[in-house]
Amino acid sequence: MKDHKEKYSFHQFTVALRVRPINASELDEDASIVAHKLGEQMMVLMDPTECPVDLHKGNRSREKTFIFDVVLDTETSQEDVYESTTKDLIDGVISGYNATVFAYGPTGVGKTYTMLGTDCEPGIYIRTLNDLFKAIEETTDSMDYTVSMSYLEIYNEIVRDLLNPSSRVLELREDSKGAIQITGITECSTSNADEIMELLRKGNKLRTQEPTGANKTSSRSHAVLQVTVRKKTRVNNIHRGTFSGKLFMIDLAGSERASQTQNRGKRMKEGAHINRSLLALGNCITALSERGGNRNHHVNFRDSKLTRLLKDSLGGNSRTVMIAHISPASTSFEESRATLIYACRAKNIKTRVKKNLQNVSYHIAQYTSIISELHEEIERLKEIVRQQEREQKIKIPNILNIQERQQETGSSFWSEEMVNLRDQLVGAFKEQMEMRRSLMQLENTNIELHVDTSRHLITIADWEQDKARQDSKCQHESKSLKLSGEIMMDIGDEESEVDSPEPQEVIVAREELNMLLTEQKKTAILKAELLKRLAETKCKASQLEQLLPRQGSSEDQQEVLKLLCRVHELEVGNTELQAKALCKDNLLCQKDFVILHYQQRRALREQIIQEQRGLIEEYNLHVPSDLEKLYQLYSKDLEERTLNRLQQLHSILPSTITNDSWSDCSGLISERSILHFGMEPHQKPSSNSRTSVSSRARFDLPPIVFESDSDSYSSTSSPASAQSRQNTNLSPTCFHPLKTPRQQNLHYPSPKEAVQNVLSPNSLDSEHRRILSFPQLIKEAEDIVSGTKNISLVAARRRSRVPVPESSLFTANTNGPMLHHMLENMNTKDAPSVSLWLSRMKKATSVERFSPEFRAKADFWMSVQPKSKNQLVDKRALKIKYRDRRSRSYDAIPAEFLKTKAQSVQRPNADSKTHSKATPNNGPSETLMKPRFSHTVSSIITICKATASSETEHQEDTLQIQKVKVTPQITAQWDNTVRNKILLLSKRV
Ligand SMILES: Nc1ncnc2c1ncn2[C@@H]1O[C@H](COP(=O)(O)OP(=O)(O)OP(=O)(O)O)[C@@H](O)[C@H]1O
Repeated sequence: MKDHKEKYSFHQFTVALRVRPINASELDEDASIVAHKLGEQMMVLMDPTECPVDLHKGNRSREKTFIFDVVLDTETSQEDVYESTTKDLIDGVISGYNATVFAYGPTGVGKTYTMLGTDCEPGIYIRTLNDLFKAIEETTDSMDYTVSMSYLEIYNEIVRDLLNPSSRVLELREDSKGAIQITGITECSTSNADEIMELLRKGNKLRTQEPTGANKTSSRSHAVLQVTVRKKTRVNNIHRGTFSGKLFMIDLAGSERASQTQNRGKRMKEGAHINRSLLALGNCITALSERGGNRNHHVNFRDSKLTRLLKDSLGGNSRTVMIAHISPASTSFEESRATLIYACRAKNIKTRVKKNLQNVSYHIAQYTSIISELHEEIERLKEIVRQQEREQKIKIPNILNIQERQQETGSSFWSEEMVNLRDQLVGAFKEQMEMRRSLMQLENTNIELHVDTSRHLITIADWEQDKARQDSKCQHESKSLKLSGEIMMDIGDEESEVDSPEPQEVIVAREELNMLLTEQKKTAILKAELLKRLAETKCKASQLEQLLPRQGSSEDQQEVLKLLCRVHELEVGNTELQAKALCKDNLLCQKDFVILHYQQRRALREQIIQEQRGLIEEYNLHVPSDLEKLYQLYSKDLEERTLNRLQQLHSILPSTITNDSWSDCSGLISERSILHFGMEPHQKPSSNSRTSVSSRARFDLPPIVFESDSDSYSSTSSPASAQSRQNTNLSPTCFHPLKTPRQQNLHYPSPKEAVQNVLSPNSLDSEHRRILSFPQLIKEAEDIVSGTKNISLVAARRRSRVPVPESSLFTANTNGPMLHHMLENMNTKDAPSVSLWLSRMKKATSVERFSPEFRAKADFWMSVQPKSKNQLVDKRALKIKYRDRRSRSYDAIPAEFLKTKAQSVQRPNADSKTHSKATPNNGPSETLMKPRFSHTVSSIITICKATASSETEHQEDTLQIQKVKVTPQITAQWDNTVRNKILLLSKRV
């Protein structure tokens, strides 16, 4: 939580108001001034229709006072406007924060004047850029800066590149972190303010501006100038990071009334688009101002390109300044009033800003992959050239002679036919590259859509899980009440059936999911088309390549053309590399998302533990000693910040990841993104909505596993079973960063295996050591791993606390009279319970330790298995116990495991059979769940027996089996007593 606070800081949306001087046309209309500035922050807007002496109307006065962060009136200079609104943002942008300043208001009120200004009175754009470069120059000794800019306009809902008018229509895409990206936009890198000004002037000439009835120089589009500043420290070390801050400066088109502008045809259509997008902006401002601190409150940014583009500026990671503009004229009262109301609402918006830092390790991983692939390619090409040379030497001793001969015959070096062929070839390659780039973008979009989909699916799945848990809890409670005879009239049934309404967050997730799925279908169609075209072009290119050597009139000509092909092949290869890097980028982002999710969950768990601890301390509740020990270990672990160190370790790992690991992972992602969401009809989508994220998380995240149950209670198991455990459970199936799971022939580890892996100090295999490459890191990882193992050991003991005394009972006195006494007193009704209990006993110790007499008795009881109603009692007790165990706070077992556990619990007969027939030494074929099941059964039996005879309720941890004298009478009483006791126990625990 602390990290979270340090990472983000909340920032209030700053709202400034500028009032332009009344203009000639307004004066011509006999307009009066209705907007008056009062003090530094107050603006009074008087209703022009209001008569000062009309008292009745006065009661309904629309005169209103508005307060803003700063109010700039007609006297305020351009310099003052800049200084009071934008200047402060510059330092933040240089330090890696995003910032936005935008001009808002109706048409002709001075938005372009504020942002762009005139040659004599430059506006915010130019002043900001000047100051930005000045600030950069001051720190260039210690820092490396790169400044780039892009300039676009949104005209009639179409995004156009103002720096490259010939480019196609630009698309807005959301990246995996939810930030908006403009695909294909020209980003010009500049080193000084003059260059950037030149670009700006060039862009402004292309901006759509037309005279209207309201403004001679009306902007018909929203213009967005984006300046990105990347800063790197000059010190070279692993912690070196790149800060990138983005500054958006936006001049919006103004809202307009058709009557005021007298627009017709094209102008009217433009006006409609402008109004629609501004309406969407107004809606977003309203929704954002209403949501306050609740970040789950839905805000629809998708209504227009403008709001999508402004998503981060309005409610995300940006310091934002809105400069609202109004005219002071009475003729513009309605527009001014509406603008002031929206501007006032915007004051309630809070953005959450954080520094944009990209760690150097991330870049290293990117570049190493590119460089190593390029090296390979160069080596391959060199080999081809060498081979060609060898062939040439054999065939033609002297190329020069041929050339001379050619010149003698008067044939030109490049015949027309050859030039044609070469052009066709180059064209085919260019086409191929273009298609690959488009495919790459599509793939990127696909991944983004996939990530978004996963995010929404998780939201829905979380809610459904919670709901299911609540429902089953209600059902269990009502069943338990019925069982214990404490049925209260008509209670519960109705309550449990009451459906809780879906929260807004889930409704939004469902809506967005539908949209995303439609988009995925679209991209799938596009991708299929593109792939088909690409295959055709590839085929064409290879045919041309085949043709070339035969067409060539001389060997050197052929060679040159072959090299030309190779150069283009390299370019194609390069594009592929870019695509892979892009996939890698997305994979990391996705991984971050999974980690974030886990961190949130961890924070929640820690909060629960702390609060429960608080309750224990407050009410001085009794805590069993082993639970107390566990808590102490947990606190120690917290103090040592083990998890944080693991996270640090994790953050270093990407820097050492080489390219190989990603080339196939990218395929994995794209393939999955296709498979999971119905892009390939022959592949069925995952039934579990969370599969994609969770399964990836299973091999991406450091594996975490607990110990084998059998280990925790059986120290004398056979070598065969030990071998089996080693084979099945103890061998680490860690994620191999250099290979994909498929290459490694790995199966996705089950949660149990996953947990086991990390807890084993052996889990750091040689590959990990090589990757960690720093000795202290290996040491640290081992320390952490063994430290965590201690917790698991205690946890395992905690789980098997009942069998331990049983086992020691045998060890201490194998042929003790107590055991014989117990066996003597058993009734056939007890057979199932006793046989289970005995099989459990046998597992807890070596059979050889039993006396032959005891073994004979035990075998007899094991063979007696009538299906008595006591089995049902056990079954019920099991279910309750199972639920009871789950409800404990130390239940850190993953959901899938619990599911398996629940399934095994639902098959008590099958399991009990297995146990009754099982060899004393827990055989290697026995599943991992069975010992746990038998353990649960025996624990339940022991507790049942003990509670039936014990007077005190708080002694279940120290129960002595000697106290139990099982008689038919007691057995008969079990049905009622056991149920009641278990209920009491489950409530207390
Ligand atoms: N503060 C000011 N001082 C002097 N002149 C101003 C001021 N504000 C605006 N003007 C003048 O008003 C006219 C309209 O301004 P401008 O084009 O900037 O409006 P706009 O809000 O951008 O309009 P649109 O939304 O139609 O593009 C221009 O001629 C501009 O020079």
